[in-house]
Amino acid sequence: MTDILTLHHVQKRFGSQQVLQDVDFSIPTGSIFGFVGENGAGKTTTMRLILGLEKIDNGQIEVGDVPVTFGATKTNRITGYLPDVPAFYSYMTPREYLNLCAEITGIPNRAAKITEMLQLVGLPDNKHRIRGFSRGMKQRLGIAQALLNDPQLLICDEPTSALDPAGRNEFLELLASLRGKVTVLFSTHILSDVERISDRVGILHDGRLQACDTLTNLHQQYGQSQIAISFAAPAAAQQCATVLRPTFGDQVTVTETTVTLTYQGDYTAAAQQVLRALVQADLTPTALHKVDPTLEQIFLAVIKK
Ligand SMILES: Nc1ncnc2c1ncn2[C@@H]1O[C@H](COP(=O)(O)OP(=O)(O)OP(=O)(O)O)[C@@H](O)[C@H]1O
Repeated sequence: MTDILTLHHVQKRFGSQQVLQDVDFSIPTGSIFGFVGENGAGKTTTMRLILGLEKIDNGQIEVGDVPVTFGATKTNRITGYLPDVPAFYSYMTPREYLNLCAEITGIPNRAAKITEMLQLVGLPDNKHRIRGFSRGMKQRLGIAQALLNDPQLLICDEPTSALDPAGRNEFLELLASLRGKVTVLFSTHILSDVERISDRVGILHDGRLQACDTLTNLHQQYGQSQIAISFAAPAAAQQCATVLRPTFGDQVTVTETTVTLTYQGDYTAAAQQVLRALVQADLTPTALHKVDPTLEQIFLAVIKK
């Protein structure tokens, strides 16, 4: 099996609101999939459909080649879920809490499995109660819980949004460490998190997955090629823009001391044109560099389409 999860033309409506028009994508086994979209785009709804927590109006979802059915938990045996706001019994220690979860779900060899999970997520195995945990620690406990049943697919709904930069960093490293062992689908608004760890990115907009590909392919398809030229003073930047505009027109913009040029085609050809123009105008930049498109630019380009 190459794809652990497939959505076939999924539609979902709440009352008169058609939230998902036609969502159609699959996730290769073992990869990390970043799921992005504006507020209300339908990311949580999609995840809840995958978990069988909402009824699909039309279309089909398969997890591990098994169709998901509303209310049934067959596919959830191979799926782990970290909701956006995980709830815990805060008076328990992490071991007590995981033990309770493992007991409810009938996990064999509980004690050893819990030790393994606590080590994996880097939580102390001591008498400290969950109530004293930071948000980052709680998210890691949530992952330990979601991984208890050795799922093949792990679904995380905005797992980093409440974390500070250090907590986010640790959490992303934890997710990245699962690559190849568990397929991860995570939603987020933090596009730099997606750029950091995702193998593939899906952009949900207007009820459809408008783009779904590797970051490299998305860069090629949607990314604008840019060159940034910096100067010591704003006047030199303005002068540079003036000499570049006859060739590059309104693709030249100036912010303070930096000129940004958007070009089509080959970087070398564009950079050589810029350098020749600078030499002719006797302008010396403090820096000139190729700007790689960010996922934010790609996201904006995709949702404007
Ligand atoms: N049970 C429900 N009943 C009615 N409307 C709902 C229900 N669940 C979600 N919606 C609506 O569906 C739309 C999509 O919501 P959803 O939570 O899936 O979006 P999202 O992409 O996860 O948003 P966010 O990034 O803000 O979490 C929203 O307009 C929401 O109000």
